[in-house]
Amino acid sequence: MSLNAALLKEKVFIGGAWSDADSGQTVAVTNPATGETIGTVPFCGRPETARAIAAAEAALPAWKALTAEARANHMHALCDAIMADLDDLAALLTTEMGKPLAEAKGEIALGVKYIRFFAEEGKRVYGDTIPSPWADRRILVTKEPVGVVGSITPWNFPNSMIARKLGAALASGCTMVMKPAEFTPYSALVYGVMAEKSGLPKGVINIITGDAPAIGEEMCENPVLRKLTFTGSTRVGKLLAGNAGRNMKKISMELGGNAPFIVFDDADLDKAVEGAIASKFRNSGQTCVCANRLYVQAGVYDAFAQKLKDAMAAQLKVGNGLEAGTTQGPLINEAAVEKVADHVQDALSKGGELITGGHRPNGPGTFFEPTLITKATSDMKVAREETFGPLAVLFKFDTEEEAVRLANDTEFGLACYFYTKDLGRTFRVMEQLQYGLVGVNEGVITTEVAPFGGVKDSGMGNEGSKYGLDDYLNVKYSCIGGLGM
Ligand SMILES: NC(=O)C1=CN([C@@H]2O[C@H](COP(=O)(O)OP(=O)(O)OC[C@H]3O[C@@H](n4cnc5c(N)ncnc54)[C@H](OP(=O)(O)O)[C@@H]3O)[C@@H](O)[C@H]2O)C=CC1
Ligand SMILES: O=C(O)CCCC(=O)O
Repeated sequence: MSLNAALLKEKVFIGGAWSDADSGQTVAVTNPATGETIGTVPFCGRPETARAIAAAEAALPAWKALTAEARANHMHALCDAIMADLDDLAALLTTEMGKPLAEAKGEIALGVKYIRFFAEEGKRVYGDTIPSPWADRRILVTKEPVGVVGSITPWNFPNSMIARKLGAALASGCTMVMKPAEFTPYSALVYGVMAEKSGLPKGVINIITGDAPAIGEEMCENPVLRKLTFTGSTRVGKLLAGNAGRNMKKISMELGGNAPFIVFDDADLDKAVEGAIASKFRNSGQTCVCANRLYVQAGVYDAFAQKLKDAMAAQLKVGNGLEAGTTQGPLINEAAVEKVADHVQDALSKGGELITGGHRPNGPGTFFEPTLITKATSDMKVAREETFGPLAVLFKFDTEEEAVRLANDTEFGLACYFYTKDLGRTFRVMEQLQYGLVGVNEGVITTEVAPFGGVKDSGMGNEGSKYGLDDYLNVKYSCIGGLGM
């Protein structure tokens, strides 16, 4: 499948113009399914980032002065432009990231839903009047855009991770500088193409690629930038939060997870297997909400393992994401394959039993077989670290209390899942799990209308939903006196 050349932008987008890095340096982008180079993008640093921030600052007054409805109209036009090129955009996303074409289309459509949701939600940024303790004064609370926003996003959802930040920022009246991941820059740069096509004012969106630490430093230290929103690893999130915090920026951090997936004896096993397949294996296990530790109660352990094995054999097909029927594309790079292989070897060396998979297939591309291991124990690496790959490990437990304790025994707190038909247990367990997102009898719960965010080392802040606007708004209190009363 050939790519639409008009969408493959090999330049950065600053103030509505396309440019190279000052140094002329570039970095190559690779197709993980074939190992072939797709193209290059500029390797920019602090000066280009500073110019992008200045462009966003220049665009800010006019953008925030628009009515919410006028901003919404621009945002819907941006979405219309994206949807008009959906097939080509999905092919580009699959080519640089690897996920199956159907998932790529689904991701882009979800990104559009985020932007459209926020476009409308921006019309509902209500203020407040507070009963005044002074007879001659009135108290008004209004909300204002924080200003120029910087976003740093990962490769696993190269479109929708941007969309849910961009939607909230634009709807709030902020302008933005975005830095996508090195592995998937093209799905971000197309936002520049779509901004041009849809007539978005210049400078409202700016996109920069290159030296991540340098770009991050400029975003954290440039006084014009007032908010940093990041999705990615906890290690980098902590680094950026520290630097941004020292410079008193608002921050949102959506970081790693280590999601437990609990199956109780009274669960609908077929539904639990369906949820496990979706939660564990979509995007080849590379979502921050993917099930990482599957805890299965002793009474249904063997039956669940057998059903999951059968479902994996029947439903999962490894291949190039552009080929029809593929459900499991390549992992993002060699390091990702090595991490899964390491978790598999570690589990097997500590008594795990390999039920299916476990290997890297021969041939080009960074693929790994969907893998199932039983007899997992808490001393295995997979119990503590997010595998971020297609490895399902089954731990056995006996009591509800034990399941909750094991599930909470991690520094992470993003997503968790459990399956039960017991209403009392539903509420007991839901309330005890220390996570930001809970799936009860459901393995996929992401939607633009609900808040998305973690606790503990999984970060802070919420994206999506009405709560997603809060991080992009400052609350202003005005006390109005001199009323002659
Ligand atoms: N919450 C989530 O959705 C995600 C979680 N992860 C977790 O993180 C692990 C590692 O993935 P990885 O992609 O390396 O995640 P990173 O946190 O390294 O990358 C995420 C983004 O941060 C950028 N970045 C990296 N270092 C810095 C820095 N010093 N300053 C500013 N920006 C920086 C990256 O840029 P560049 O690509 O140019 O290096 C990328 O845009 C995964 O295996 C997974 O466990 C990863 C991705 C998403
Ligand atoms: O990993 C994320 O942050 C996005 C998850 C999207 C999904 O649930 O598919």
